[in-house]
Amino acid sequence: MEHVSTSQTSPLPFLKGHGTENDFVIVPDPDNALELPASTVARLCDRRAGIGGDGLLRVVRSAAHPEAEHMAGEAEWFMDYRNADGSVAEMCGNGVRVFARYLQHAGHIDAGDVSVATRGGIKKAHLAKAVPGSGVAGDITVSMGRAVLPEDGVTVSVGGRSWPARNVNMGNPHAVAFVEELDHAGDLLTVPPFTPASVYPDGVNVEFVVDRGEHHVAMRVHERGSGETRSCGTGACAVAVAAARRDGLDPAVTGAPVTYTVDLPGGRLRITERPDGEIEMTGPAVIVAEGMIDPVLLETVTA
Ligand SMILES: N[C@@H](CCC[C@H](N)C(=O)O)C(=O)O
Repeated sequence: MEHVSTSQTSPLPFLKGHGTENDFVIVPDPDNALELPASTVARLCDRRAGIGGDGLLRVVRSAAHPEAEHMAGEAEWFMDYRNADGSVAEMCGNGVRVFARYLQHAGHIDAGDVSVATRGGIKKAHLAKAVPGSGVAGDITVSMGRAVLPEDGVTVSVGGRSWPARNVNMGNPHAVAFVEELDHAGDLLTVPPFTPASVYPDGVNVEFVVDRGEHHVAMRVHERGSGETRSCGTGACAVAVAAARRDGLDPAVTGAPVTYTVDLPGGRLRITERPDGEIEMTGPAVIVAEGMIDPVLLETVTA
């Protein structure tokens, strides 16, 4: 027998936003009052039966969330990020830009600097001012932290083809494969590429990359918990670092920052790695809609 329960009896406000078309359902929940089990998140992110999104950003005051209260002194707001299947991930780079844009949209902050608490630690974002009269919001730059590059050799396989890949951790796991053509990974990445479970016991985001010019690459991504998406911020950072190392560039050695332009199906990101290892990601973020969620969508169904 099915049991239906919900603590939410009235319509719940939400917004929809995207960063280079990596799109998110945004749920303001400043007091951490909502229960959002994985099945509910998956229903909200469903593109046919729900609102639709690659993931969900719950906006919670850090002080009100047990995973973030230790960051409350530095970052007022906690980004509770979930993938489209409801799973929790450590970090979402495009999510931080969209989260910062939401804070500005809601009047919590102005253009300038803001710190956002995430499961991957505090991320600092800078919201550039819009060019007067342009009607276009300024880009947002996020300090993404350092990449970790374990030395283990990884192979990525999809549709009968295999490629060697670089293992890069940006707070969350990535496998970066350089390919000859982006469509060699298939028309649509409908199933996760095969990767070694011994290296990625919790799953992995897989990037396929081609060169477009000097310090300029293009990529596709299959995201853990979301499928093929039109952009992935942490993925673009992983790709830029893997491309730099492949090109013999390491800012920690040369003492000079290096910037890669990364084209994704949903837009363009600029990724700079500094000599201290810090990686900065710059790109757009927009809020496109606001509305109310029917409480029926928030019901938890248990057998
Ligand atoms: N799209 C995100 C990454 C989201 C998390 C990822 N799917 C994971 O499970 O690690 C980004 O912009 O970084």
